[in-house]
Amino acid sequence: MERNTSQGKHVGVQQINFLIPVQEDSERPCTSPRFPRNMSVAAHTTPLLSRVVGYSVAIANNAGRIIRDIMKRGELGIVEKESARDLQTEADRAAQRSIITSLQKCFPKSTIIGEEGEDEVKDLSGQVFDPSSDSSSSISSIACPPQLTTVAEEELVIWVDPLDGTAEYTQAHECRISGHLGVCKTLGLSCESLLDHVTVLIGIASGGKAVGGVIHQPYYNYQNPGAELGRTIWGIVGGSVGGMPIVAPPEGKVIVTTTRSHSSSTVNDAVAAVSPTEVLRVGGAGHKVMLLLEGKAHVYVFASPGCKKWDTCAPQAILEAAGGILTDIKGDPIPYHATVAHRNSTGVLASAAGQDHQAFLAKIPQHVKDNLKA
Ligand SMILES: Nc1ncnc2c1ncn2[C@@H]1O[C@H](COP(=O)(O)O)[C@@H](OP(=O)(O)O)[C@H]1O
Ligand SMILES: [Mg+2]
Ligand SMILES: [Mg+2]
Ligand SMILES: [Mg+2]
Repeated sequence: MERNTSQGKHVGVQQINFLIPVQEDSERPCTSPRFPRNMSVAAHTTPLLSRVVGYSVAIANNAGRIIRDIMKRGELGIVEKESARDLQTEADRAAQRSIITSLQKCFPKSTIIGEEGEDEVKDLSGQVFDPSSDSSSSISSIACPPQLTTVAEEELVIWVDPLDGTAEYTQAHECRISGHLGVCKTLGLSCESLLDHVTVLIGIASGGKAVGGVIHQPYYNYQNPGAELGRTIWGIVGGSVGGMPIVAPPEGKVIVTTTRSHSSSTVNDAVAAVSPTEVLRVGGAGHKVMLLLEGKAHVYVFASPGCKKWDTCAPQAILEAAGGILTDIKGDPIPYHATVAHRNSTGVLASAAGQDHQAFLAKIPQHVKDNLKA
């Protein structure tokens, strides 16, 4: 379950020991003398958390390229994990390899926990991505509040979901290989609109709290042929948010977003209880929180033990940085310590900035809350 390097450690979901040699500082791409080349000359004077978020932007962008390349090649290498509703593809594996090895080189004293199994991360040759080669972020613009400026590298727990929305990723692929052009006959959607549900999530926790995060959406802009694909949203709680405009959802409506591929009667009871005017059933925890950020939904309701810490850490940090709230379905905070259970067994409830989170919580039926045990 747990892999220790000489300083940091990486925890995965499978119990396989494996070691990555920790490189000397001079060999680490993010601390080499030429770094930061494009990001910001202020990197070494800016707070560690801003640097972790900034490098995570570049590392997530690179993971997005890996995800698109694998879909383009068309060999998804799908395996079932705990059930037929819990899949892993070569894109999940390759993106995780790249993200974890790159983060580990930059921040070897932090704990890094990835969704996918460590046996899939054995071959590390050529996996390290140098974040200084990505000129899209400026670390100096990532504001960190005073209380987080002294956080040390060894205190950080980094939760990595290399591909959130795997169900939608695999369904989009099936739709493509069945030769459905435009709207897929089986799904009633275009393959590309399903790929829009896919995100890469890198969440940073300190003291058991989600404090920073990055959500990269690799297929954003798919409607505009020729335009550059992808966008990356980042945030630090109490600091700043960037990568997309934050928009308030419309007044006089209650637009609820929830799962499209992991429903249950409890999930549906909770959605109905908040009296939605509209329900958006979409894939991915990252994508659903983006709907809250861009004013397309008021609340994300998921009364199920299906989500894990890597699904919620990054979205929670960005949402809270933007003024929203994410808790479990009972209103309790979700803890993100290195030793915490990975499963969010008491569900997820997230509301956009300016919404009455307590009022939504009060509407969740008691039998739904009782069904979800810690
Ligand atoms: N019943 C379940 N079993 C397994 N994973 C679940 C699940 N319910 C939710 N999840 C996970 O939670 C994330 C969001 O789910 P959803 O899209 O249904 O809202 C997905 O992450 P991954 O795609 O990274 O695995 C999904 O796998
Ligand atoms: Mg998964
Ligand atoms: Mg996920
Ligand atoms: Mg995933």
